[in-house]
Amino acid sequence: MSRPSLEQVHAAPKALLHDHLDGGLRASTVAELAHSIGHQLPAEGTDALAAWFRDSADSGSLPRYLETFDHTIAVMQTRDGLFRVASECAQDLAADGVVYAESRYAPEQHLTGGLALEEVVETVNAGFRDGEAKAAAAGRPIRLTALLTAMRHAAKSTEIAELAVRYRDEGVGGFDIAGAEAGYPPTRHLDAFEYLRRENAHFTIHAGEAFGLPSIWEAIQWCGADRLGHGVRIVDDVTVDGEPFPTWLEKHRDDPQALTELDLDRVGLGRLAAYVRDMRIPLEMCPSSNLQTSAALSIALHPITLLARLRFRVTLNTDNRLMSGTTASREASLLVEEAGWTLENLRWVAVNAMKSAFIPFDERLALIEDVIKPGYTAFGDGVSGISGR
Ligand SMILES: O=c1[nH]cnc2c1ncn2[C@H]1C[C@H](O)[C@@H](CO)O1
Ligand SMILES: [Zn+2]
Repeated sequence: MSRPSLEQVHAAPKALLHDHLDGGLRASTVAELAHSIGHQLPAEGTDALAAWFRDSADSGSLPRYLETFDHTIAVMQTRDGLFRVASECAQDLAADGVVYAESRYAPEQHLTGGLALEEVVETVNAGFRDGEAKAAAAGRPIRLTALLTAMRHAAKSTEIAELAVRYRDEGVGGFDIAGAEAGYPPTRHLDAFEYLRRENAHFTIHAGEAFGLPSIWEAIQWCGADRLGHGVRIVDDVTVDGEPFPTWLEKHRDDPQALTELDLDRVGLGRLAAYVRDMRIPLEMCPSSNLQTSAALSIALHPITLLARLRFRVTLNTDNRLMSGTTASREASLLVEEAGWTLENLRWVAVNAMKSAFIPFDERLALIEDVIKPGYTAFGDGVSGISGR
């Protein structure tokens, strides 16, 4: 099968599990909202502002990448700001061919304008419903689910977990922790995770992005995470001919075909990597974001291609569309152009995402059978691609 065109990638139904609401604003909206509240921005004009977010996030370190959020969070402190950002998020994703998305944000970061946590959640939900209605009217239906994040350096995780449970029948699918990873292990928030498990609630944990295997191990074996945010450093527990994968990759950093051509019989999995694959723990992978924080070398050599070939439960996500200057279609196109991905691979990650989503099983199945599969069938059969085992 020939390489899918940009138009096909754009038209193909896509599903996102990892997209930050406060990392996906339109630059023009940041500028307008900042002007209306008198917030000083680091750049003037929409293009310059978009470039500032991208360049500043290109820092090579997660903590510095996260500093850029000060300016998006600043304009999301009022009902008007939150509603507009949430509505536009739904509309922008839908226009890009996303049919299902879980959008996350940290309610505790939106209180400086005097809103209560509940008001933040209800306003964002109202914005999502407005955006969904507008997208449907425009002929691009989408379903949005909110995930409530607690910041890992702060001490509000149990309160936010309770909030997620309180709103679980009103548009909130689950819980997450985010923020700087090194120095803030997930077990710091064990109380919140134990509470969520007792409540039969869902949660994901940012782990294995800026810190390696101990973070992933704690997230899964101590905290009981349903999914891993990024999880890219699970490859630290993978070997090639007995050599650690990162060392092997470093030696092949000038060979863009290294991952697509690697003979899988040479690859070994350690206990943790085998557990993640065997238990079908979903990996919410975000290639462009990982390049900006130095969690990966390049798109061609991003571990997502090896993990997909090994049939881990891989999903493809955007993380922060504004900071990475990206979209779901762009992430997919990059893998098509630079790592040999095909429509078959894109269908597979979309189905994986729906299998792993935090909405009820019957609703996930309906989206797979009624929306995603027919959307790819329209392109014809015989799709092949990076091959697995
Ligand atoms: O990739 C990320 N890793 C850790 N934290 C992140 C990442 N992207 C965004 N965040 C943080 C910054 C946001 O303010 C917060 C809630 O969306 O989550
Ligand atoms: Zn993230």
